[in-house]
Amino acid sequence: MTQAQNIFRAPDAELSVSPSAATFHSPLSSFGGGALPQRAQPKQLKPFNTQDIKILLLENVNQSGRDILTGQGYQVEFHKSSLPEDQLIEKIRDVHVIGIRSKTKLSEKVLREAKNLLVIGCFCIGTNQVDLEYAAHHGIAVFNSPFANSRSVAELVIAEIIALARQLGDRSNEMHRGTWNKVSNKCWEIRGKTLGIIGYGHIGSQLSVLAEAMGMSVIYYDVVNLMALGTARQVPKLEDLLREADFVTLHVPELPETKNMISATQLNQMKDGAYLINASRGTVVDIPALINAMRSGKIAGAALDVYPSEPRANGDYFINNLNGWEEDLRSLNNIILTPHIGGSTEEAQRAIGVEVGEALVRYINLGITLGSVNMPEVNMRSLTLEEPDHARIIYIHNNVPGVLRKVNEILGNHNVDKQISDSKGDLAYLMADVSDVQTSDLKEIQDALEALSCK
Ligand SMILES: NC(=O)c1ccc[n+]([C@@H]2O[C@H](COP(=O)([O-])OP(=O)(O)OC[C@H]3O[C@@H](n4cnc5c(N)ncnc54)[C@H](O)[C@@H]3O)[C@@H](O)[C@H]2O)c1
Ligand SMILES: O=C(O)CC[C@@H](O)C(=O)O
Repeated sequence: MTQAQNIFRAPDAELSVSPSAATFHSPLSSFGGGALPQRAQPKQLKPFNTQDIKILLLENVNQSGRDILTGQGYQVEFHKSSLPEDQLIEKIRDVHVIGIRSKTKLSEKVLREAKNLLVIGCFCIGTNQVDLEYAAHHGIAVFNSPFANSRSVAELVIAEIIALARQLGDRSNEMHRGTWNKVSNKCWEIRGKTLGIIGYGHIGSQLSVLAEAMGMSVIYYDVVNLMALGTARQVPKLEDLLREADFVTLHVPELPETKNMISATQLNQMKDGAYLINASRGTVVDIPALINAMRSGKIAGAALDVYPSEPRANGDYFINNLNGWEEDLRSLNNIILTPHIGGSTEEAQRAIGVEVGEALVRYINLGITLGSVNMPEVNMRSLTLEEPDHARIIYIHNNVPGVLRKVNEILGNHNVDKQISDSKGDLAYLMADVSDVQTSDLKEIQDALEALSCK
């Protein structure tokens, strides 16, 4: 093996060693923050073949992401849907990288089996489907795309506000069944109505701008004090928003605090004849309570894009044995039910594929954690192909006093050209570029670092 530059990661055994402790990587020559070169680097410069990296892509990850990963020479196995847990466990044992969307649950039980896993790419916004804490403490970085589909969700919600106000779903269904039913009773313009946004983050704030452009007044509730866009107004309490809004829309993450945040009490606090929209996560709305509120006429209409349990694949799966109340939901008037398509546009999926695909390549090839949701963010100008006998060393360890001194005693036999370290809670991430290292030295360094963690 001709050695130019190498990277290796040696996660601390106290954090449970990442299986890839001995993986060597060859960096690309660009600075990590910019666009990635699409071409693979010359093979002879790599202490391992890029073809050694095995990637499992589930849930129909967009072609743009697949192209970036295959362009690097990695082995990519692609599946259109998510996998049942037993099959997932079987496959995850063998791969270095997994790419998922919202359906694949990477719980501790699954991740415990992922002995070779280096990194998880969530080709979506939400990361609630991954046990982030467990992943971090086992040296597995997680990346997502924080806002590439925000606009798509905001546009869907605008469409739903009008569709609910005009009972478009019902009229269209009637026409499909051959029934002409021309009514104006309880059909409204949205101009002058109040939209209440719960969660004023990427999606909520984008929606705020669009809704104002349609002539709506916007109020919002968020646990954080956030700058209002346009003439929107933050309200101090959820109850204030519920009492004032004609349309209530949810854009909060799935958290213990947001579970059933709209239940019978909150539905009662809403205006008579108000509308509810949920395109955040299914656990945020107590659906049986919503069914009751719609049956009583308290709530005039609802749009749901997300559900506590969602099918793994496309097909006729929206039936009672999934959640238990599907039939009741489907029998209601003026309810729009969509299969978690808020972010499902060509534009959003392409952008997510590129963003997450590039983040994965940067991490695999350079150890750069910029944008990671569970690791300290570390970036350093990468080694160039003109620098022979250099190595990049990544050491993920517990953030306890004295580790850096011990690491540097080990690296001190070589020339440490650059070094950076950062921490996030009890986790720390060290990146060091050392020169004057031969392949045999790397093995020695790796063994010494691993021995460190055994203490
Ligand atoms: N339907 C879809 O296809 C789709 C697409 C993208 C995102 N989502 C979901 O939408 C959620 C929101 O996305 P985003 O990009 O706007 O997220 P974001 O993180 O930018 O914004 C979320 C906001 O919610 C606020 N918040 C958190 N807890 C809260 C609470 N208890 N009460 C009030 N506010 C609270 C946060 O402070 C933040 O401002 C995501 O977490 C994801 O689950 C769904
Ligand atoms: O594409 C998906 O499966 C998830 C979409 C959305 O909920 C997200 O979190 O980005």
